[in-house]
Amino acid sequence: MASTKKTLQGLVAATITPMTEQGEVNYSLIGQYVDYLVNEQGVKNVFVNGTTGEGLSLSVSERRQVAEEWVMQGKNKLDQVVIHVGALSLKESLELAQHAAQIGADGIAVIAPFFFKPWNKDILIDFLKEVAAAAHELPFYYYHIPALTGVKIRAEELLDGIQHHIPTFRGLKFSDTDLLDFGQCVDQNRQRQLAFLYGVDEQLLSALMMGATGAVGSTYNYLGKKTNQMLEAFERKDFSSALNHQ
Ligand SMILES: CC(=O)N[C@@H]([C@@H](O)[C@H](O)[C@H](O)CO)[C@@H](O)CC(=O)C(=O)O
Repeated sequence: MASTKKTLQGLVAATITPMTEQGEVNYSLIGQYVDYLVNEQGVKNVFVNGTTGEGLSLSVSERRQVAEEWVMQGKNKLDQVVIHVGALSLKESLELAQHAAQIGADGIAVIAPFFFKPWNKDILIDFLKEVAAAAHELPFYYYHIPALTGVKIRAEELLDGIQHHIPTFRGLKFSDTDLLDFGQCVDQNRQRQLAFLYGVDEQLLSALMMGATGAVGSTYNYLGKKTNQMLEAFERKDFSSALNHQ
């Protein structure tokens, strides 16, 4: 059973992976990083080992250790730690998903495989559902980033009936400028209490208009406070002020 934890919403920082000058992961900075996000930026959710964190350029062992450090350092400080476990190898994805569950992460996310690409929705779902099942106690998010994966299957098409195949499906991280596709995803899944997390920070305000429930992005590492002001302005329908913050 996927955790009944509250829906992922608000700002989620797509974390960078701190490195030493010698090119090794600097795990020792992650504790300070957590405090900085919470205290200086007002951001209490993180998306680890994604694009910004260069997860796909790290070894599996580094990815595991980075994930462990975020979960451990974020305990009682962060609301949610979501680990990106996408990989070209299904086996690696399964390993990372199981590991995320073991260490007590709050969710996993997966991008489409991007070298041997799924050429239709069913093939993509077959990949995603195996990974989701490897961490069946965790909420599962699909990470849609077609400009980088080259997988152009529309998110709206993918979401149609997805919970039938992936009962732990809890939402979408949508890193694309196609707001028609995004809006259709929101519109067609209104009853399902899913998270619709937008990933093009520069046009978040437009995505909020289309029904985004939150955002995952790199800029929330340093513009979290400012973007939270935009979310607050949007919430109170002060669109002119929201636009100023965008
Ligand atoms: C292509 C890319 O890196 N997009 C970023 C955005 O936050 C992006 O950096 C921002 O909109 C600035 O261009 C995120 O969508 C990626 C992300 O959330 C991640 O690191 O997984």
